[in-house]
Formats: sequence, structure tokens, C-alpha cells
Amino acid sequence: MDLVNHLEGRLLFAVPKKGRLLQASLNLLEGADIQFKRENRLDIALVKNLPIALIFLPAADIPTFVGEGRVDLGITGYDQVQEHDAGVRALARARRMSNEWDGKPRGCETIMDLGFGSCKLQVQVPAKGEYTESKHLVGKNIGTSFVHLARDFFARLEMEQEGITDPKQMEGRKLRTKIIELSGSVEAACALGVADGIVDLVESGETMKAAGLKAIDTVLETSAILIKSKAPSNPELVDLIASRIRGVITAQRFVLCQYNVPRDRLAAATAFTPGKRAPTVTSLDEEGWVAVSAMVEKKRIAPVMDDLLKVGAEDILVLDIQNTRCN
Ligand SMILES: Nc1ncnc2c1ncn2[C@@H]1O[C@H](COP(=O)(O)OP(=O)(O)OP(=O)(O)O)[C@@H](O)[C@H]1O
Ligand SMILES: O=P(O)(O)OC[C@H]1O[C@H](OP(=O)(O)OP(=O)(O)O)[C@H](O)[C@@H]1O
Repeated sequence: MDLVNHLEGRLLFAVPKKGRLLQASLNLLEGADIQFKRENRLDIALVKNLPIALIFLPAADIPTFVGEGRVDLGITGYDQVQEHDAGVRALARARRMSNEWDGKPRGCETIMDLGFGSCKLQVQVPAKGEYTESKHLVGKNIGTSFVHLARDFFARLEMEQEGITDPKQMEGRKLRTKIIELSGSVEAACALGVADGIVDLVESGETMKAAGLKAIDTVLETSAILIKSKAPSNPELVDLIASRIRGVITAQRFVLCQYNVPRDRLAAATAFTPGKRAPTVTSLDEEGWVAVSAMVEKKRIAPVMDDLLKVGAEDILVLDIQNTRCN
């Protein structure tokens, strides 16, 4: 089937085609009941139960497609959106200076944080080297895939060093720090003599440690986000998908805690389980007892159960939540 000709009338939704964000993104789509079958080697999949087409793209390119309004929705890293926006700002500055700027608004809007893909974009240097602060790298060679963010970061340091307070004074000036664009394995750049320092992502720190590097500064903290174009083709469908995805994320974050407690201890117990809006309290068929049920954040559930026991709750059950539609 010629999929490209079946896109008419469908909302286009970009999903990372590989890498760190792929599996968690597919899990979200499944939780949101977005059903599709991706044919081998095809980067477009038509959704069976909704007028949506999924477009599988590199995470780094998704902000461009969404920002240009070619795709309506996308999942990517906050770092990628920031890098794209910094690139758009640099282009706008360059074009303004040569009077070529077309004045068209570009960029995407963040709908929500998706709670996975958390890591930091950090300045890293050889662990046993002479540099201990990022200002020591001004005028040196920096290897990175995030060239625009790295350029902005070092431009700010250069401004500080030169006592410049108005960013406009930096426009048109050549950066003393040399930003070297690398598309992967950035951590190898220092050992191979290509760079004095790098700007790269760090999650566990294993890659950095194995390459003999240490972090000396953080450019930004990032996680996966859902973004939309400024003028999506079907805003109602965007809202529906956003609401489903929000429901899946809430279900992943919370558990349902149920317990029985003597009525005279109810206030003490519900202080630990206030629920999202309020706990549900029902009478038990036993004088003086009530049953309580409330959503509790998964990461807090063990201490909450300890506290409930201490205030006299009994028969405490914790249940997984399949899905939700909450505010
Ligand atoms: N170690 C990591 N831990 C958590 N999230 C990460 C990590 N590395 C990258 N990410 C997130 O995933 C996004 C995509 O990175 P990833 O390296 O998986 O992409 P990719 O498309 O496979 O690119 P490449 O081919 O350059 O590796 C990053 O922009 C970041 O938001
Ligand atoms: O702190 P860690 O948990 O070790 O993760 C950090 C590594 O993960 C990313 O690279 P990735 O493995 O995606 O490959 P790449 O170097 O090809 O981008 C990033 O660029 C680091 O190299």
C-alpha cells in the first residue's frame, strides 16, 4: 500500500524511531489504545482505530517537523526541543542581520512531561585533567551533538568574562570557544584529541566514567515530552490523545490503596492517604469500622502502609491502576 497517499485527513504523530525513547513511547501508545501495525522498514504506520498516522523519526528531528507544522504531535526529549529552538533563534539572528528573516513563527508547544528519558546535558572534561570549571574551557575545543545549546552556553560564559551585559553586543561576534559538531560517541572526543571538553547527556554516568571523564557543569535537565505544532490540523483529536496519555501516566505513577480502619482513627489514617481529590470512605458491615480507598503515589506507598499500620488500619491492600482519566 502506498502509505504516503493515505495520510490525507489524518493527524500526524511523530514517534522516536529508535534509541532511548522508543520503547517507553510505544508503551504509552499501547496504554492510550492507539492501535497500529508497523511494517518492516516502514517509517509510517496508519492507526487502525483513530484517524492518526504515526511517523517514526529520529528524536532529534521531531522538533523540526512539529515546529514547522508538518507534523501535528510528537514525542521527543526536552533537550532536543531546546536544541532546535536555539538553532531557530541563531538562524533568526543571522537572517535579521542580513534582512532575510521571513518573520514566520517557528517552534512547538509542550503539552506535558512524560516522566521517562530523564538525564542531564553536562559539560564533561578529562577526570585527571586541568579543567575544573566550565569557564576554563572558554577559547578551547568542545565536542557535542548539541551545537546550538553548547554555543549559547559558552557565549554566556564569554559575555561574563568580558563584562558584556547586553546579549545584542554578542550578535555577529565570532565565539572564541570552538564548537565541534559530532553525531555520536561524543565521549571519545577528549581521549582522541579532538576536543578539550564535551557537552553530552549523562544518565547513570557509566559512559562518562568509562571514558575517563567527569561532569563540571549542567547545561540543562531533560526528560521526554509530548509536543504539538502551533496550529494542529485537528485540535480536538490532539486533546483526546493528550487526555489518554495523561491517564496512562497517572496510572503508572499511582496505586490504589484500600484498608479498613476504626472510625475513631479515620482522620489520622486519611491524613496519610488524602487521595487525589479526597479518599472514598464507606461503612463496613461491622459497628465502628469503615473501609477507605485512595490513590497514593507509587514511590510513597511503602512508608504510607507503615504509617497506616501504626494508626490502627488493618487489611491494607495495594492495587495497580490499569488506566485513568483524572485531572
Ligand atoms: N542515557 C540516556 N538516558 C536517558 N535518556 C536519554 C539518554 N540518552 C539520550 N536520552 C534521551 O533520548 C533522546 C534520544 O537519544 P538517543 O541517543 O536514544 O537517540 P537516537 O535517535 O538513537 O540518536 P543517536 O543515533 O544520535 O544515538 C535524547 O535526546 C534524550 O532526550
Ligand atoms: O550516563 P549513561 O547512562 O551512561 O548514558 C549516557 C550515554 O547515553 C547517550 O548515548 P547513547 O548510548 O544513546 O549512544 P550515542 O553515544 O551513540 O549517542 C549519551 O550520549 C551518553 O553517551
